[in-house]
Amino acid sequence: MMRPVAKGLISIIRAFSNPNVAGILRLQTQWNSPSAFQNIRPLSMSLWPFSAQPRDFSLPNASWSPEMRRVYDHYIALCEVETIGGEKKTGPWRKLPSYNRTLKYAKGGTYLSKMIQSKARLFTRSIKEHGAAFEYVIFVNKQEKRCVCVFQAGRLLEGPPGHVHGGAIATMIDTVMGGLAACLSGPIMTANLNISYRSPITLGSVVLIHSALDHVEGRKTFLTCRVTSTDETKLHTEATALFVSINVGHLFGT
Ligand SMILES: CCCCCCCC(=O)SCCNC(=O)CCNC(=O)[C@H](O)C(C)(C)COP(=O)(O)OP(=O)(O)OC[C@H]1O[C@@H](n2cnc3c(N)ncnc32)[C@H](O)[C@@H]1OP(=O)(O)O
Repeated sequence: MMRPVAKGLISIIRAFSNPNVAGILRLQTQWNSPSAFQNIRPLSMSLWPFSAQPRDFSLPNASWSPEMRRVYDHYIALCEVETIGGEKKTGPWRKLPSYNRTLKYAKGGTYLSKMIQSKARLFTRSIKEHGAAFEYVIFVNKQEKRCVCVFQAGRLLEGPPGHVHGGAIATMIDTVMGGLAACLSGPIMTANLNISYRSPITLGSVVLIHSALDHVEGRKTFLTCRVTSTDETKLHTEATALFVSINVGHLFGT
């Protein structure tokens, strides 16, 4: 008889592999469809095998500075455009939801939690105190194959006195570029990440992390990234990365 853990594992691999199941790692098909990003917001409810509605951690909270909120409002406004007749319709930008875990909400999660720590959390969403670490929200532009992340670095991310740790910056760059690569190419993993730190980022400040598709070569998706001040006059960091498309079984050693 098959053990429950094995059953759970098989069910989640099937869910990930099922072409009818569009998840956060399977946004490629949505990207190509006319209603492409309309599906992103409700994917947890209809297409992704979540059993409960997960909390979106990228919504405004009291720790957000006025600048963070201003830039957020700017991009939210770009998510909807008004037609000549005054009607509201979907704009070129979409806000990506951000959860602290995916497996917790997936079918088979109960069994899988015996294999994969049930208390595991997405690194960038693992600190509960609002504003203490990574406060961020990602907006994707489907037409231009690029995204912008609004990032406010909290006090627990200190590296040099009063400034953000290089590893925390790398984490955000990987998260943003990985998110865009997944949108474009489906399930991927970071194979290579090159970072040039050009100027330090003040702790507590808000920066923009811009990422764009460079090119795709078979299983390889190449992206570029720039971290700038919110007025885009100051360059903080530059990066290039290679993401390799994977079969999700790769994550489970099958
Ligand atoms: C919501 C939050 C999103 C966060 C996103 C964050 C994403 C992550 O951080 S992932 C975690 C960090 N990454 C990892 O742990 C990955 C570890 N590495 C691996 O698992 C594997 O090496 C993996 C999947 C990258 C590639 O392995 P595999 O599928 O066997 O591919 P492989 O055949 O070796 O390589 C495929 C192609 O990529 C190239 N390639 C692979 N690795 C590299 C590399 N480091 N540099 C350059 N090229 C590479 C190969 O040369 C090959 O090219 P070609 O097809 O032209 O010959």
